[in-house]
Amino acid sequence: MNVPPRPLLPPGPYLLCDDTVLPDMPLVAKAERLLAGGARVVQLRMKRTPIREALEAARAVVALCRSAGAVCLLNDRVDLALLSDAHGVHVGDEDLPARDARVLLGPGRLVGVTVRDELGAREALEAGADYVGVGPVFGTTTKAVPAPVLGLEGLARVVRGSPLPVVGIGGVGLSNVASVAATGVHGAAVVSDALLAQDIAERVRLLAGAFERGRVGG
Ligand SMILES: Cc1ncc(COP(=O)(O)OP(=O)(O)O)c(N)n1
Ligand SMILES: Cc1nc(C(=O)O)sc1CCOP(=O)(O)O
Ligand SMILES: [Mg+2]
Repeated sequence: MNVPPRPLLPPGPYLLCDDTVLPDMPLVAKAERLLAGGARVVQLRMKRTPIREALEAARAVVALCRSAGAVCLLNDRVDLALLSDAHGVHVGDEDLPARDARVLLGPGRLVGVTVRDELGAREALEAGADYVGVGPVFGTTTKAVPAPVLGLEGLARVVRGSPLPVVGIGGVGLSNVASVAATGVHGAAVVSDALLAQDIAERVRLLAGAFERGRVGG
């Protein structure tokens, strides 16, 4: 039987459609704005949404992303990813282990894993991950992260030692995304800087331009 090829994770800004930041705006409205700005990767992060509403949101956001040609990943929830036909998941220490997420998702979907250093990135590869989320790059108020801030030097060190593409996360925004890109990361994950902008779509466009200018060799 032919297995459909696993989607590739597009490089550049990686936008989170999150229910903890700007909680009064529906997730679908956030996704529409992110996609209107040209987002190519959207992670749906639902920490407060009741499960049935979360499934409905996942189906709607995945459909929007697919129509726009964007990759959609579900934060934490392998079950929702499968039910909504998402492109994959992003899991961390409090979620299913990456190896088990891979078993459930099969070879045709993406698995991203949060790690804190190069050793974590090597373990993620062994577990079947496609990319690693590495942070916190800078201080963030979006989440209390149980790990020290890496800074650009720390991020660059992980990028050099990681066998998997690295997505930097934590405090990334328009003021620093070019310097994050210059470390050689594959992607830069952004939550509050995009969702709290006056014009979310325009912010996504600006983030993409700044990432491109900062890229190594770009
Ligand atoms: C791209 C990316 N990197 C890291 C994280 C953090 O995931 P996790 O550690 O599971 O924490 P929560 O997001 O679940 O609070 C991420 N979501 N995305
Ligand atoms: C969800 C998350 N995980 C992080 C990690 O370092 O693992 S930092 C973070 C929040 C990032 O939000 P913002 O872009 O608003 O700073
Ligand atoms: Mg998680």
